[in-house]
Amino acid sequence: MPVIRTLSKVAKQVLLGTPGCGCQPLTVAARNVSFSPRQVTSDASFHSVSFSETDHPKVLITGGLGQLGVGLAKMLRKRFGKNNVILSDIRKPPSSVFHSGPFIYSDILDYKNLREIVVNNRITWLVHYSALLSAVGEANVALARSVNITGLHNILDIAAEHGLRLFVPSTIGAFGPTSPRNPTPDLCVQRPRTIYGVSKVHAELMGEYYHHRYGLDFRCLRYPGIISADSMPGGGTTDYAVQIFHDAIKSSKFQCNLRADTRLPMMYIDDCLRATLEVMEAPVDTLSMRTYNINAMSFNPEELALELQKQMPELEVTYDVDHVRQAIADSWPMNFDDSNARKDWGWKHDYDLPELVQTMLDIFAAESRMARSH
Ligand SMILES: NC(=O)C1=CN([C@@H]2O[C@H](COP(=O)(O)OP(=O)(O)OC[C@H]3O[C@@H](n4cnc5c(N)ncnc54)[C@H](O)[C@@H]3O)[C@@H](O)[C@H]2O)C=CC1
Ligand SMILES: CC(=O)[C@H](N)C(=O)O
Repeated sequence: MPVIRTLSKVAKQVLLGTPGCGCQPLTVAARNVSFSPRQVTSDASFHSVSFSETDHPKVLITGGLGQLGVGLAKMLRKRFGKNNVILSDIRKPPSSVFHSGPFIYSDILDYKNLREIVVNNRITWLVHYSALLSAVGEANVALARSVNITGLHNILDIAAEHGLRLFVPSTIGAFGPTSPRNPTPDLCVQRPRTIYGVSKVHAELMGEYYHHRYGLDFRCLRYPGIISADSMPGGGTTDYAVQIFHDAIKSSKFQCNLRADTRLPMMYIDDCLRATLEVMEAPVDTLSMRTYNINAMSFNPEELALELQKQMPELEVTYDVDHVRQAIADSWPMNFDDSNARKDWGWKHDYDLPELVQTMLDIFAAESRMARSH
């Protein structure tokens, strides 16, 4: 149901006395009144599960089979217990993932199915990872619009109706050519030129609106490009920084699709996932905002190649620029100002460029030793 139409109905459906969000004390008068953003049955409050009723949060991760979801599930399962974290996606999970903990099919465009999963599993935290990334989004704007915008509306409504704590990642891609690029602060002009960026600005604003309007416990981090060894990126502009490791190990040759001097903010996956857990666990009074930049390092392809060549002098890097990706990268931040995250909830990264490269190479070396021993 379109959100605007729903909201006008909602304005008439004030459910006095039903807490808007079971997770947090409400801080402004408007939030003491709960609105249901969709038309819901009169017993809908029955489904609201207060976080304090459970020992651990019960977490659902959407789009969980992408670059980030499996690692997040592993980390959250260690902390909250295997059965308290459900991975979901529309793709078929590899058997290692299927056997490592609960997995469920969920298409975020299917509102009823999502609601059923949340209710039947008494979900209290929702981590919304489903999305089409920047380069893939430009290749399929209609699908990106549907998944990244319509899908988000479903997620917001379900999270608000069921009193969930909701995490939605945003990205350096939520900024554009008219934003300050070096560094980019939390609050500045945001006029991205990709459907991905537009959908992420929309997500930031809608999440913050639902927070102020309905008391939704919305939390959002703008991730830099994420680098991981055991999961492949899903069609972004920063993918080169993962691909270079695979190609370096396989053939000692790498053809980069961005110019050598294209500087972008980047982060190792362990820092990204830890930041996600930290902001989800942050006491509400430490959050002066609901959307934060986080950062770790900033480099260009030439600098990454030089760091790799310290350990692999035989690595040859050539450049064959993809004009779509280059135009996107040229409109994105070069450096990210994450001082608010550091000040408010103590964000601190562990990995700079040398540690990142060493860690990635160590993981690949361990994998190849294991493969040889089998
Ligand atoms: N990987 C990165 O460098 C960054 C990622 N992010 C954000 O983090 C989140 C996760 O990113 P990745 O794991 O890298 O993305 P990915 O592209 O690797 O995975 C996205 C997943 O969403 C799933 N999906 C697509 N349509 C769906 C639908 N209708 N219903 C349910 N699932 C659907 C896909 O099957 C895929 O497994 C995304 O929202 C992305 O925007 C933000 C900044 C950087
Ligand atoms: C930075 C991102 O959001 C993503 N990796 C992309 O390049 O699209």
